[in-house]
Amino acid sequence: MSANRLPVTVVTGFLGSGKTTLLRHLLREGNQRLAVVVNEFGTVGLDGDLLKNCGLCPDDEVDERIVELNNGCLCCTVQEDFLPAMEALLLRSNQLDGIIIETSGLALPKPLLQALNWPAIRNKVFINGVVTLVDGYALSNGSPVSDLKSINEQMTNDNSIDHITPIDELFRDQLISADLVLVSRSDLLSAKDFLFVEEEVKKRGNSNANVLPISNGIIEPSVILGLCKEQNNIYRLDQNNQNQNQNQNHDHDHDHDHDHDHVDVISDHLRMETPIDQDVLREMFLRLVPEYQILRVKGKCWIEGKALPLQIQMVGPRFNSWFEAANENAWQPRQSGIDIVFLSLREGVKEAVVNSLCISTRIK
Ligand SMILES: Nc1nc2c(ncn2[C@@H]2O[C@H](COP(=O)(O)OP(=O)(O)OP(=O)(O)O)[C@@H](O)[C@H]2O)c(=O)[nH]1
Repeated sequence: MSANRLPVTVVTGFLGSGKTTLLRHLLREGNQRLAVVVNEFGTVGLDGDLLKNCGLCPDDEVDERIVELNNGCLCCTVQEDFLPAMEALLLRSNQLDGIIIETSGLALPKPLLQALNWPAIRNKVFINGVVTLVDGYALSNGSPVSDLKSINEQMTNDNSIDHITPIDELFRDQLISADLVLVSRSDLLSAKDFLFVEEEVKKRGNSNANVLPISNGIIEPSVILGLCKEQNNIYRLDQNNQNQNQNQNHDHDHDHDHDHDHVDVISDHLRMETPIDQDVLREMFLRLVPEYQILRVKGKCWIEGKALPLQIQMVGPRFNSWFEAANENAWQPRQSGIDIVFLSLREGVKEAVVNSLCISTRIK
């Protein structure tokens, strides 16, 4: 699939919510050439060092691929720091599969997302999704953060932050902007606690975003990074699922209460010749996301009368699409059709898509 735009994944969440732990896992297990932009302040250099030491890439590439922005809050220094750093990374975009931005929990997600729409970079990237880490243990005890005192101190003592936003409001913004919410420290939660946290997250944020438990940053990387490579990526995922199931069975022998800290992800693909209406397509996916807990969709649609296929990238409720040429050897329908891969938590996505497309064709 020749998606030339580079996927940019924003990882946000408060101090200690598990962002760096997740990133280390993605860098090690993601099997992608990733660059990371880390926003550090307070703990200068700490996260960057942790990432640099995780064996991600050859030593001579580390400094180019892990970019630390230490001059303050990312959303307050978009023009001076963030955009030049992104432009520099994009100069070598043909050597990368994606960029991850780890924001400080005090940064507001929206200005950052708007910055990705800046003319100098907007045609070179797309927002692959906003992933918000929530400290499940803290939230189950009634607070979005475990160490409220030190966060408040950081906020009032750091002159580089232009905005003073109460923690609850920042938390709400992080959740509203999220396409996927990961509840960290799920290893420390009972099933009942997790349900409480999930409900709380849905109540405060975007109720269509999926909420997944995560322990020590471990998650199938495609759920976060997308199905980046060609479609045979899904077979790797199937294999992982099998391993995961085996581990799960093994875990069950030991501990019946902790099966909520990992999830089974279903992957499948659909290739079909069918008339496609762009608006119907978008509506259909947005409807199916909460129904089938769809985590990701990636693929192409050929629409009658359009010279180029429509590239589709979805993470939870975020629907990205643009017209762009496909690989020469990519499958192509005679007239119009769809070719997608997807990840979900519930079975039946394929049948639901086929039904919806057939119904919309009949109605027309
Ligand atoms: N038990 C448990 N500990 C976790 C989990 N995720 C992260 N931790 C621990 O929590 C601490 C903070 O995790 P980080 O990944 O550094 O959190 P962060 O969001 O990057 O924090 P800052 O960089 O300070 O903003 C570390 O000691 C992690 O080992 C988890 O799922 N379970």
